[in-house]
Amino acid sequence: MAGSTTTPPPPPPPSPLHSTYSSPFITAFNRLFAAVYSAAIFALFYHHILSILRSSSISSSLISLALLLSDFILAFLWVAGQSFRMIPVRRREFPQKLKRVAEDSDFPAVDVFICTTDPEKEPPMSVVNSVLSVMAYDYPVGKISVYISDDGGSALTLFALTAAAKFAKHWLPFCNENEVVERNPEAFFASTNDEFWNFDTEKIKEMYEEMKMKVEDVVEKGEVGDEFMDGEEDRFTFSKWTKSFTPQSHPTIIKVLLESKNDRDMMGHSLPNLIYISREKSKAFHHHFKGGALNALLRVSATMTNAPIVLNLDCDMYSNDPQTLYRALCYALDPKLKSTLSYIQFPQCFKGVSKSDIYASEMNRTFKINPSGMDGLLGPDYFGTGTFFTRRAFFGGPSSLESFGPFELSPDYVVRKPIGCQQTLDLAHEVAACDYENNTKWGSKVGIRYGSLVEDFYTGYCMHCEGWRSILCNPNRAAFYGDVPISLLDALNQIKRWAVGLLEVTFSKSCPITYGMKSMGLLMGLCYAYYSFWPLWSIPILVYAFLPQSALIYGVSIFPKGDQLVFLYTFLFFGAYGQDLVELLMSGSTFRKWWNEQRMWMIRGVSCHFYGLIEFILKSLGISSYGFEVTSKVMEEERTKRYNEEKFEFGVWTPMFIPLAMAAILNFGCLVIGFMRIFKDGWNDLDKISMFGQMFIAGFVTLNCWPIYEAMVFRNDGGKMPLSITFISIVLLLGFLSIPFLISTYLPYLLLF
Ligand SMILES: O=c1ccn([C@@H]2O[C@H](COP(=O)(O)OP(=O)(O)O[C@H]3O[C@H](CO)[C@@H](O)[C@H](O)[C@H]3O)[C@@H](O)[C@H]2O)c(=O)[nH]1
Ligand SMILES: [Mn+2]
Repeated sequence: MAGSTTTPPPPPPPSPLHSTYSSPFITAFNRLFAAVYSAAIFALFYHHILSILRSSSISSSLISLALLLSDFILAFLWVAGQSFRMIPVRRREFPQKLKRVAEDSDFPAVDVFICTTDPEKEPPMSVVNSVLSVMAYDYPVGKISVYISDDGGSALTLFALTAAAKFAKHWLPFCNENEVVERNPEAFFASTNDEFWNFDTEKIKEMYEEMKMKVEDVVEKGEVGDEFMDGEEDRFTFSKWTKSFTPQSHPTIIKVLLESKNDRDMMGHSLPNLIYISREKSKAFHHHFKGGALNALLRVSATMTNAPIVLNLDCDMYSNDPQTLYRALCYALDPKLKSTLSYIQFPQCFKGVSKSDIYASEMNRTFKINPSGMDGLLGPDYFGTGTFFTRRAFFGGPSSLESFGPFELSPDYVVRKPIGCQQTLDLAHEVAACDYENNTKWGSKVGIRYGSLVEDFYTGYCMHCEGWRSILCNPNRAAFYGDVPISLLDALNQIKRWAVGLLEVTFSKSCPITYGMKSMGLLMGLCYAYYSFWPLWSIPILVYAFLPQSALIYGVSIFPKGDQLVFLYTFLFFGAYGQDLVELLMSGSTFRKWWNEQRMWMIRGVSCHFYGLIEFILKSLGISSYGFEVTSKVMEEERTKRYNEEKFEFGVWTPMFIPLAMAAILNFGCLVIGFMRIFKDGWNDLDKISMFGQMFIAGFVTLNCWPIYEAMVFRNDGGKMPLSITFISIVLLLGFLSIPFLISTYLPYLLLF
């Protein structure tokens, strides 16, 4: 066989576990549009400057300056927002291929961190459901450990988890045998059609209901009564809740509820580890809210399992897809990504959003569209939940491991002792102590970073600056579902907290437009700047909600003069709005959702972004302080009903509603006065074009404010606007409107003296 010198074909390359796609058409269009729009912005500033130079009085130059400042902020945010549009990418991953290239034994262990704080705002049953849903992941069981951090130090939460541990012994084998996809029991029983139910399903449902009743009973009573304790061990555990025990001051409690090595389910299979942790709290030490909780979890889990992959979830986020771990591994195990991959972020998706999302809580732009833009650069920001980290990323940049603390906490340490043994527990207690972090790098160079109320945003940002990359994984079937705030005040408070946190990043020494751009490049720096400057939206929104209207009432035209300006303003307004609308529609949103979202931007501008800005300034001046106000996840019946009917919930007293009500009344009033003027004396000597512009803005705002008028005048349910808010707003508005009058009347007299 002399001719058989042909070499055998090379083995096929290992099939890629994921692919990336970027539409050349969209990218090209975005860039072209950005160029044209930028030219329009320049033209506008040219006119602004001309009109400042030409202004004849102090008041008219002040007005021109206010408009210039507002448009400058809008332009800056617009420019920053373009960075998301330069190279948006979409990814797909192929988990079925993973099992071809790797064996069960090759898969890394995963530590799941779930944070909860307040059994009143975060019902323990909902925590239980989240916990069960991740315990039931499709994954080699012994490799999953679920750690729950309870910052509320609540016996109720621990009790609920004790019950969950027992129920898991039935639930996990049930899911496996019946190939259940919905592994959150509550969601499963709510969504499964009874006709497919078999005897097993009936039985497990009964068990679930029984557990739920017991837990809710205990939660309602507010304490774990003796009748609910299962023997001496429980009695010993719950005896730690002594009289002096409060959420703000108590010793560490660590309870291993399930240990993979020892515990078995009903079928004799092993179970994931399940560990409850309430770190030590003392009024003498700052606990750094969720960031502090996560860092304590990082250390405690290091002493027990130290898995190389860490999944971080908020307590309301449950797993909606048992394959998610495999999806994440398609990236985490990719040898090309491995050395610089810090985290894989899944979008936040929500259950129970009203039909057209009145409070714009879905935030498709924040959780899907923009992150896919960042993914074409260095990767999405960290959303605080639904995130798979490589543990190594918490300990310094990809090529510079930070030195810190004992070797047992380092990402390379391999745990050999059982998690329940005394030695391990002693160490775990030590690292969960409230003073453990003193004089260490925790919170500054290591772990979740402190110093911002949006610890997630800030930590992801620091990681990117250190040279890490992240990945957005956005599968068709949502990987996780969470709750949205169902009252306007909750929605605003959440954004107010973010506003304060974002400003803390902006005005720190690691500001995205200086330090950030230097470390990550122009586009990534701009992406982060876009968010960190978010609260500044309030300035142009306040100016445009009050200035043109008040001026119109006084018969003053404010916009720069010139016929071309009509085209310019029209293009700038409809161009930005149009692009926003098209992008949202392409992401699967609807026109109504878009309308509601742009309305919420205006509402936030005059309420939570504005108050966030003020709170931040007060805090910086040392006048006040603020904390992490947890968003309520309770679905109160009346409110849920109104939310689902898409009626705004104004029925509480909060100062945040005052500027909102003032703007609503002013714009309506301005519209009425404007029309009266036209009918009485035509456009008269006023500058027609500017007046038309001012009327247009007032009309647009009025249209947006419809739910506010309804809540002030027509509604009678619990969500109507408190009369006192309407009253105060009218008084303040009259005061505000009389300022120019008072000045022009009395200033000459004052000057005489
Ligand atoms: O002192 C605290 C305060 C909060 N949490 C937990 O943090 C999570 C997020 O709190 P939530 O009130 O739900 O805040 P949201 O505004 O809904 O959360 C978004 O914004 C936060 C930053 O402000 C991020 O931490 C979250 O991951 C992100 O989903 C919850 O699980 C809480 O239990 C703690 O563990 N300790
Ligand atoms: Mn939340």
